[in-house]
Order: sequence, then C-alpha cells, then structure tokens
Amino acid sequence: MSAPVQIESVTYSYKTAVSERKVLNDVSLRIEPGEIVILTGPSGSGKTTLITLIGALRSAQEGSVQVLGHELRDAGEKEMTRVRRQIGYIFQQHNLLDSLTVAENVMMSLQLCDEKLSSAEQRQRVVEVLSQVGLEEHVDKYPRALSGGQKQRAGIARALVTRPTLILADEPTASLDKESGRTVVELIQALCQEQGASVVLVTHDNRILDVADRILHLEDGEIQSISEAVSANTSQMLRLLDRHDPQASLYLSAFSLALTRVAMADNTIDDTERDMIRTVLNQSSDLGQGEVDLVMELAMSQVRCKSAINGQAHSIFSEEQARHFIDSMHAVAAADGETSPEELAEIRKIAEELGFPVPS
Ligand SMILES: Nc1ncnc2c1ncn2[C@@H]1O[C@H](COP(=O)(O)OP(=O)(O)OP(=O)(O)O)[C@@H](O)[C@H]1O
Repeated sequence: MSAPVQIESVTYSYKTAVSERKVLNDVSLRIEPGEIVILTGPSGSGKTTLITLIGALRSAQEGSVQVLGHELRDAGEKEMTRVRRQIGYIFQQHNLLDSLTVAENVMMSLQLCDEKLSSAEQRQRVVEVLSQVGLEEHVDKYPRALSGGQKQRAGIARALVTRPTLILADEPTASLDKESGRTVVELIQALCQEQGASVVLVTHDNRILDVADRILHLEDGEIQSISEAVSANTSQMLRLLDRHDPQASLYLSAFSLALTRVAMADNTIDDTERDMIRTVLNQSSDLGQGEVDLVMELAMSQVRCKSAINGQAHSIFSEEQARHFIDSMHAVAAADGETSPEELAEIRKIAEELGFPVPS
C-alpha cells in the first residue's frame, strides 16, 4: 500500500501586499498506512499550516504534497474537494451544529461523502460509531446537553463515521481536562487501529505523546525528530541549571538516581513507580516535565546498565568491545591535551568495576 501522505521539499509563505513570511521551509515527510504521527512544536512554528496543507485546505507554493494518491500542489478545487471528502478532521473546537442532534451532526458527514448508503444504513452506521465513542445514550440529544469531553467525542464520531483512511486532528485535547483528553486520544488510537487509518495529530499536550508511533517536532519551519528537539532543549536547560545553581543540579541528579535505584531494586519498575518518581522530581525542581522525564530516563538507563553488567562485563562484551571501551576512555581523557593522573586512576577503577583487564 502506498503512503497516504508524502510531502517533498514543501515551502509555504504567508504573503501580504507589503511582506512575506516563510512558515515552512523545505519540509519533507512520509506517513505510512496505519501510522499515528504526532506533530509538536512551539506556537507559530507552522503546525496548523502543515496540517491544512495535508488536509487539502490550502495549497503549497513549492514542493510536492501527495495525499491519498492525489498531487495537491496546483490541484483544482474539484480535486481538493474529492480529497477532503476522504479525510476525517478533528478540531480543537468540535464545531458541532447546535441546531442538529448529535446523530444528525454525525449523519451530515456521512451524507457529504462519496459512499452511497440507504437512510437505514446511514442511521445504523451513525448509531454504531456513536456507541464506539461511548455516546449511545446521547444519540438524539442536542450538543448543548453534552459535556466538553462528550462533544469532542461526538466530533470524533463525525470524523470517523465515513471510515477515512487519513485522520487529521488539530489540538483535539486542548479544551479538555486530563482525564477526558486521555480518553479522547485513546479512542482515536483504538478506532484508527481498528480501521487501519493513519493519523496526524497536532498537540501541545505532552501527556498524550505516548500514543504516537512517531513524534515530529516543527521548529522554525523545519522538521526535527523529537529526540533532537528534547535533547537540545534538555541539554540547554541542564547546562543553565548547572551554571546558575550547581547545587540544585547535583541534588536533582543524585535524587533521581537514588529514587530509580530504589524502584528498580526488585528488578522491575511499573507505571505507578515511574509516576511517583516523576512527581517527586517535578516537585523538587524548577525543570519542565520534559527535562524531568529525561533526567529520570537517564538515571534508569544507568541503573539498568549497572545491574545488567554488575562486574560481569567481560562475559557481556567481546574482547574487541572491551579494548575499544578502554581506548575510548583514554581518548576522552586525552582530548583536552593531557591525561591527568586522576583521569588514569578513574580509567583503572572503571575497568576494574566492569571486570575488564586493568590497563597498566
Ligand atoms: N493567514 C495567515 N496570514 C498571515 N500569517 C499567518 C496566517 N496564518 C498563520 N500565520 C502565521 O504563520 C505562522 C505559523 O502559524 P501556524 O498557525 O501554522 O502555527 P502553529 O504552529 O499551528 O501555532 P499554534 O501552536 O499557536 O497554533 C505564525 O507566525 C502565524 O502568525
């Protein structure tokens, strides 16, 4: 099956009579069938612009935007409409019509699509999708009788009732509390898996990042992988903290290592322990959740590594790897122009701890 979305070297600028602002710069992206891609990035980085290009709601000025087998760059209105009808859109504002019942709102989406169903089949499909999103008891109510989370779920039902192979969601959890937000994304995830649909979801909500198969970060109109973005951000934050408050930085690292060692003492760490470590670290520092998570994950990998090796490195690593390990420690020690006696002593100590042949 070909990729539902394939974007090559797309550039997009907003132009006015007096100025031009480039918002996307040479963006390339491919989304596979059934893949859930989350798009993050600071405000104004171009996320909505990108998702509206994919959604055939605007046209790229340069590059190629292929969606569901159609090239949208320079496509006419007729072709754009045909593509739009095959896409499920979920917006931050659910955009339900107040004068129609929940079922009628969902039905409207079905009536606009190309699939021809009888009235009875339409009603059946609508009721089916509304029960999938947990609204079976609200089918004939008006939107004003629903809570924010329920309205958002009705919006999802409306996007999914046509069984689209591509779903575009722009900040679907922005107006919801933590629990409803979680329910809504898990619902999108489950229904998409069931229907094999691909999803592009724009969000600022870090709590839902785990539903993604892939996270892309837009910054200054360019796509970065999330690890690039997080590590650049974290390294900057940690260096800053180190410079301004070395004591706090040391405390946080030691604290995180200690908490992780305790949680992993029985060789397992479950979600409740993870959550507790995150909460404690968050409360004990001025760092953002992303930085705290990274410090925690680093501590975890250190503890994991230590318990896996536990003086048995010689049986885990090959002779060649051990040699490379020791040579690399020497290379790092010598990188500033000289290897100090303290550095040499440290190399010996590490080699000893790992069970490597101790260098002379
Ligand atoms: N119609 C427009 N005319 C001119 N400039 C626009 C227009 N729409 C968006 N912009 C500008 O383009 C940039 C990118 O906007 P976009 O909405 O794509 O960003 P975003 O990453 O979705 O932001 P947010 O997270 O705040 O929704 C912003 O600087 C915005 O002000």
